[in-house]
Amino acid sequence: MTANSSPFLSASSLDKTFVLHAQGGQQLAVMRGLSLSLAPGECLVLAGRSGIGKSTLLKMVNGNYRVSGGRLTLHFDDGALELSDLPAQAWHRLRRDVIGYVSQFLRVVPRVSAREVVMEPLLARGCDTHDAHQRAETLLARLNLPERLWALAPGTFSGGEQQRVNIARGFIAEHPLLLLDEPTASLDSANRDVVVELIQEAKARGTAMLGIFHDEEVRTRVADRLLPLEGHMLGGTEMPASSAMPVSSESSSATAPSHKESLQ
Ligand SMILES: Nc1ncnc2c1ncn2[C@@H]1O[C@H](COP(=O)(O)OP(=O)(O)OP(=O)(O)O)[C@@H](O)[C@H]1O
Repeated sequence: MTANSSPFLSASSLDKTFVLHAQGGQQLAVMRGLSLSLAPGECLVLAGRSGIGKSTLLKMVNGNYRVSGGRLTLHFDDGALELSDLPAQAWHRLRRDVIGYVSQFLRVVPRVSAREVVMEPLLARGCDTHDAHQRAETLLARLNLPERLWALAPGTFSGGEQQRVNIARGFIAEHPLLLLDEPTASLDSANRDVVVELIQEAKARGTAMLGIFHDEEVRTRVADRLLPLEGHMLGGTEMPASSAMPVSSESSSATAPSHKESLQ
């Protein structure tokens, strides 16, 4: 962890309000005045009750949701990139080269094999096919996905098998920023250990990570700091992982909107 190094990602006074166009334009304010700073090689874990806005924050950083107010900035050696102003066409390159996202669920494409799903982020960057093939197989083997499944489309895989394909796909391209949305949710303890190792290796090569982990043991092993979203919305500050509040006892107060919108 590089607590004193300059941030790779920062947010200041971030707001998010959803406008539910299909429900008479009702507004749902989710986030107010959130600030954070994430350094290279650091894993910042989002904490807070269900529905507080953890996934929403990851989706704003990934460009799936628009920022309603405040600043969300990536810092490079040669300057800063303001994500809230980014034109749609810039996101494609950013996701290819800078931001990796490991969601809980795999988006399955019919007839595309598990191996190809994992290779795709490397091929999109123009990486040699043989090299991408080998790296995909190495990761799938590490994540204990049986070899007989590698050439099959993951649509029929179990939840844990699909999640491991998703994790391999998320880690293969070694993006400098990784967003992890409950990557261990459907895994057994042996595979959770592999994911913890992958996260620790990514940290060691300088990857900045923003994650959601409901599994307390995993969270303790990977988090450098916790960011409790409630505190931030009240103007609180980030906490070191050692003084973390457990979030496993979250109350479920989320009310899922009946019509979610694509780019909100
Ligand atoms: N596309 C959307 N349109 C409208 N409201 C949304 C949308 N996405 C999320 N929300 C709302 O924003 C709030 C925060 O949701 P989010 O999924 O970020 O919570 P969370 O903290 O990740 O919850 P959990 O721990 O249960 O996954 C919820 O009230 C949810 O209904």
